[in-house]
Amino acid sequence: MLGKIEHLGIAVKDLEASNNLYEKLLGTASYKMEEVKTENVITSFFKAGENKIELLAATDPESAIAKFIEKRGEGIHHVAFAVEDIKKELTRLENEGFTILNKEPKKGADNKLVAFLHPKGTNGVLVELCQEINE
Ligand SMILES: CC[C@H](C(=O)O)C(=O)SCCNC(=O)CCNC(=O)[C@H](O)C(C)(C)COP(=O)(O)OP(=O)(O)OC[C@H]1O[C@@H](n2cnc3c(N)ncnc32)[C@H](O)[C@@H]1OP(=O)(O)O
Ligand SMILES: [Co+2]
Repeated sequence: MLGKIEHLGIAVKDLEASNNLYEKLLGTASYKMEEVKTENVITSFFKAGENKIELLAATDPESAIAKFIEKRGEGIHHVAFAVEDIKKELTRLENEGFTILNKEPKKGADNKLVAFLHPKGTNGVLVELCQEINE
């Protein structure tokens, strides 16, 4: 089953400007910025109480974030859920009829293994699954 909301992904055009904006909004600075080359994104993470906000900026026009912003503008891009066993969850979700975008979990930001479900099968919400990578 899916656990807590691990983070809310927000697509932004200008990461520096959005870092400043979210620092003002949340009252705390980004605790980590990390490039994920496989996704052509740079991420910036903020803590908001128990929750995490992930700002994402594209590093390439082919990035999912660039395409999203081009089509829909800046805004909430995805909701990420924590899972204990991502492979087991992907099998469960596939059996439930959800469309898995990457059947093989991939390395995401913030020390996670991640996978995505197609938003067409989740009422228009891009869902990400995140499993903590234990060293
Ligand atoms: C992994 C690093 C980091 C982390 O947390 O660790 C990240 O979170 S990286 C986040 C960026 N990476 C991804 O989003 C990977 C998964 N995304 C995809 O594979 C694509 O973006 C996909 C398939 C969701 C959309 O692909 P594309 O934009 O090429 O297709 P369309 O534009 O034709 O979209 C199809 C359909 O889906 C709607 N759509 C697209 N993006 C979203 C979204 N974020 N939320 C909701 N809906 C979305 C789009 O509007 C189209 O619908 P339609 O009604 O046909 O307009
Ligand atoms: Co994410």
